This record gives sequence, structure tokens and C-alpha cells, in this order.
Amino acid sequence: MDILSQIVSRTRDILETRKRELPLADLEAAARARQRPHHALTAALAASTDPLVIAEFKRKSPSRPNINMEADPVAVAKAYAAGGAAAMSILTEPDFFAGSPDDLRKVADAVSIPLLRKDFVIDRYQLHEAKAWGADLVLLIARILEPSQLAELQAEARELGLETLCEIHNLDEYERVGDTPIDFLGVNCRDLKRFATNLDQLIDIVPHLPKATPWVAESGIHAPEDVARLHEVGYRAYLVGEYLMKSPDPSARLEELRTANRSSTSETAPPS
Ligand SMILES: O=C(O)c1ccccc1NCC(=O)[C@H](O)[C@H](O)COP(=O)(O)O
Repeated sequence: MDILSQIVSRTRDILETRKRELPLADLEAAARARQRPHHALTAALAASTDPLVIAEFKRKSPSRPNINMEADPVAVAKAYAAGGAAAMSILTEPDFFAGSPDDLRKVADAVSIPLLRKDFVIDRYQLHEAKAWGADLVLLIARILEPSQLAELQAEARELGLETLCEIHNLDEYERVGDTPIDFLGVNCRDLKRFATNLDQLIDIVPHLPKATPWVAESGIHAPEDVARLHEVGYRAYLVGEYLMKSPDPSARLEELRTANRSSTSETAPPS
């Protein structure tokens, strides 16, 4: 079984338990009771043509067993907000990423930037969890969803007032998205068989990407030059985890990433 299948299988087990402990009706009531105002990443996108950094909180991952196990989500969130993060991504998957719902809940109470629940969403129950825990956006991974399921989750997310980042790794996965009206298209350049990242792949796929949906470059971004290169070919946002989580000064590194286009020598403007 590949790593994504293992994670999805574990996610199904976790969900079964959670649904028993908190039925959907009670979860919906908790989501309605949450007072946090909505923070839209689409609004940040409309307000600026500079690179938007979606800064990720991630203690570990299958490819990196120890990124920053001691990190405090609220301290990291405040550093990211101070560095000008357009949004923050928070892993809530417990077993493979050492994330938790509490990480998201605490951050939601501490900062006023859009928050992405980064998890392996396969069921509408998880959208309601995301809402109840304070998220503004959810990740939908094309490879683990049937096209019809993707469309249904997208529609329900929208009803709940959640924006969606739909992730693909290649063109076959993009086919699965079809006409589903996602808010952001993420291209993840991590090959989950070898765990290697390859930014060239993000560039090679560009001619095939839709012009009308903003693109998010995901994984393997470790320098302002990476952002500048991807910005030149039309990416608008950058999901960055390990590089920021390992830095002793994430605010400063983030600021360099989000202004990377200003030091770029190229005159090429990203497509609008
Ligand atoms: O990172 C992994 O090892 C991984 C394994 C299986 C599924 C997903 C995985 N990563 C999730 C991500 O997409 C990254 O956390 C995100 O793109 C940030 O990447 P990076 O900046 O390279 O930490």
C-alpha cells in the first residue's frame, strides 16, 4: 500500500471513532456556535499581485520524521502573521504528521489570517470539523477522491463558507477535477513514491493549467529564488512548510519569500 493509501485508511478509522463520539448534528451545532470571522484567501489574492505565502505548521511528515517536534502552534502562527503570511496551513492529521484539532483551534483564536485545515478529506464530516475548529479553507486532494466526491465536497464546503484548495500532482489528477469550481488549484511537486520534490515539474505543467483558477505551488520551496522562478511562470501562491518550520527566524524568511518578485531581474509579469 502506498503512503497516501495508508494515510487514507487510517483517516477512515479515525473518522469512525470521531463520528461515534460526536454525531454530525452536534458537530454542526459546534460549527454554528464558532464566532471567528471568516478570513478569505481569495480576498488577499485580489488585493495584491505579490507572491502569497501559505505558511505551514508541520511537526513531521512521512518524508521528514522530525521537522520541529517541539514547535508551539500559536508562537509559530504569530511569527507567520508578523512576517506577512497570506494564510497559514495547519496539519490536523495525528499519526503521520503529529497534528491535532487543538493546533487549529488554538491558532484560530490567536491570529486573524486565513487558515487552511491541511488533512486528508474524504468525508463531509471533516468539512464540518474544519468549520467548527476555525478553518477558512480546506484541502481537497484529487488523487484520493472520485470526481463526483470531489464535486460534492466542493459544493458542501462552499455552502459552509469554506474556500477550497484542490491539489493535484500531475495532469491525470487534474482530469479528475473536471468542471468542479474550486477556488485554488495546488500543484504538489512531491513524488510520494520517492518523496523527492522537483520544482521543474511545477514549471513543466504550466501550459496545461487553467487560466481562470489561481495556482498554488506546493512542496520543496526552500529559497526566495524558488518563489521568483515560479512567480514568473504564473503561480500566485506558495505553500511552504519545512523551510519555515526549520528556520530560527520564520518571520524574516517569510518576508523574503513574499517579496521575492521585487528582487527578480525578469520583466515578465504573471498572467492575471
Ligand atoms: O511531506 C510528506 O512527506 C507527505 C507525505 C504524504 C502526503 C503528504 C505529504 N506532504 C504534505 C505536503 O503537501 C507538504 O506538507 C506541503 O506541500 C509543504 O511542503 P514542504 O514545504 O516541502 O514542507
